[in-house]
Amino acid sequence: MSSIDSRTPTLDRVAGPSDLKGLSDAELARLAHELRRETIEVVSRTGGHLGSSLGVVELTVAIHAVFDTPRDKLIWDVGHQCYPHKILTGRRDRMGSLRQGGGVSGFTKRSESEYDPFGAAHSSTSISAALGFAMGREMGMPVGDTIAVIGDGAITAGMAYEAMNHAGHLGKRLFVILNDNDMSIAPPVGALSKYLNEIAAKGPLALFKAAAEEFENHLPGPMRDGARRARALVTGMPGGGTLFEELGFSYVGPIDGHDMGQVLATLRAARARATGPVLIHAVTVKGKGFAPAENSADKYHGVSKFNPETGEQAKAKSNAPSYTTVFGNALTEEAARDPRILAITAAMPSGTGLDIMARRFASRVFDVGIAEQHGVTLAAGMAAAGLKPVCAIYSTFLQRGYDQIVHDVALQGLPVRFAIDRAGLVGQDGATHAGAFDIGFLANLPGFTVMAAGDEADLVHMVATAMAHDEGPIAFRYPRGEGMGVEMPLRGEPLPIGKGRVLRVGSDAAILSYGAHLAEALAAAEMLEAEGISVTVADARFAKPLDTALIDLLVEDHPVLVTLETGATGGFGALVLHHLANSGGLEKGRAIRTMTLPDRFIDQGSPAQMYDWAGLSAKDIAATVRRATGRHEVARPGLRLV
Ligand SMILES: Cc1ncc(C[n+]2csc(CCOP(=O)(O)OP(=O)(O)O)c2C)c(N)n1
Ligand SMILES: CC(=O)[C@@H](O)[C@H](O)COP(=O)(O)O
Ligand SMILES: [Mg+2]
Repeated sequence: MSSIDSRTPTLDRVAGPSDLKGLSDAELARLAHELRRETIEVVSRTGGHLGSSLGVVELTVAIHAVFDTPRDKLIWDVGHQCYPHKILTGRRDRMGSLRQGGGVSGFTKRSESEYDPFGAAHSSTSISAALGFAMGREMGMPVGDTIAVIGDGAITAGMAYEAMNHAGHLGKRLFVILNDNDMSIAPPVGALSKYLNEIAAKGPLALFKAAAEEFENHLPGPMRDGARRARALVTGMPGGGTLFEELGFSYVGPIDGHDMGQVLATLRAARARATGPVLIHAVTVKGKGFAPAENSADKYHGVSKFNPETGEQAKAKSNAPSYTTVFGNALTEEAARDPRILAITAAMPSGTGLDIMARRFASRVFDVGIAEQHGVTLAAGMAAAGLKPVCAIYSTFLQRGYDQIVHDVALQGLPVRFAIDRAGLVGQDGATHAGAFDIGFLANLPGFTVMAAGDEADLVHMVATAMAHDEGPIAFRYPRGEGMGVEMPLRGEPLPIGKGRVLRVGSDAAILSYGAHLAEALAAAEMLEAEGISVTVADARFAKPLDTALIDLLVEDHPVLVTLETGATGGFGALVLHHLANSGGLEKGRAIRTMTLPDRFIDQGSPAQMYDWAGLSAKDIAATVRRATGRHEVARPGLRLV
């Protein structure tokens, strides 16, 4: 685009961060304005995490202008706010493919750019990673400064404090920018959030442990006064200072994260003077500069495509309720019947559907912040006290709480209920958010009952099953997105533990499906039927305890058995094989195949695309059955039989 008629003349002059070095402060402010506009335009066409990106536009420009990336390592926590950073770091032309198959990732990603020194998407890792880079620098590696940008939501996680505890102790030069927009995905909760609000309300206050270095003399006017006030305050205050000071950081702030002058001056001063770890507290607005975002309750955290003038988002046509909504409603019904039922979310009330229960039983739903580990052990404590806690956590984030699941729940045989949303491939968030591992990591735990919903009606029954099950921990998984449109039960009925169901009967092969790919199994059976291959389709419902009687029957009655799951190897299929190996079932001369996610991470795309790449679409299932039966490829005009 020519810079004469362009709406983004300053941005057009920037091919990479080095071009920012030649811009005046006024030009940098103009650049931020254009970058914001460009971010809105891009996301209006692709959808994505808009609000967080708009909140860090000035910070992004200032960091790249003041620091020397990529030698200096800039690490975005979660990485969902990195779109302006991607635009400035050589990916502008490809932003139209953001979060699409084969396109630019919605998060920072090492393989994508040297300006993404550390990949992210799960929160609260940035300070640890930045400290690791700082240690690399100390050991002579080609690393300059390290800068972690972490949100007020992400800094609620224990990992952030583990990292600050260590960094404060080591005292190495390291920059942490706390991007405090007083929002997580939902409004933030907890004592820490209140504490940050209190500091922010105090106005400019630069409190530098490195005051001896005359740090404040290098700060912008209001900050300098604040620093002096702060020092005067501290001398009369035993121990004095912010929580961050107590952890060994120099604290600067709060600064206005949208005032380019203030941000630039603060970063320049910090870069010039800091000797140890520094935390810069920037107060920002999520969705800044786009009225529909600023005015909406969720600040446009994650949006579909939208009209850039009005902010109106495209609505996908829906044929059935989402699994999340079905879960939220079913749990609320159960909660109405049993006052001992409590629910826990780790900062995802709407994503998990617990907002539905919270509307009716606010005092029985707990948002613990981004603290999956605490959430799991909290539930264990509640269960030990005789309550019925439900941990509603996405499959991918439950990985954070694994030792807690093993040590605090399974080992102690406590009846915690795990509602595992986003099972399987999730689409545009890509590999970081895939729910790939939960079947394997839960079903190998003694005493756990592990279920997967074949459709949304089954999910209602699984909620009832879990609530009725007091004998030990129990989990049920279900995917992102809408259900199959099946008839819904009026009320959930507890299922017989460890029993599957048969949905259609054939004779040439059996597909034993675990979870919501049941529809694909049925579609594959239809395709095969049309070719004269008659297929039984069964829904295992349980990975643990396995329905061994059903498995034995399927093996007895069919020359071919194919297991199917939307999880990694080492899950349901492995458990079926384990059973058959030990019961002699493998010696019956049957062809047995396991269909799982492949042993590689699958990048973002539509869920259908991703399952296609994973080899788990209906046509892949049909092909697997066909090959196992020895009927090979179906003849089509122009295609040789193979
Ligand atoms: C371990 C983990 N749990 C949950 C999430 C989901 N999640 C993504 S962003 C986010 C909120 C982050 O808030 P904040 O750090 O304040 O950033 P903001 O969106 O406000 O810019 C949450 C809960 C996650 N990415 N990782
Ligand atoms: C960045 C992040 O982790 C969340 O915002 C996530 O993208 C939400 O995913 P869902 O849209 O599936 O709730
Ligand atoms: Mg925030």
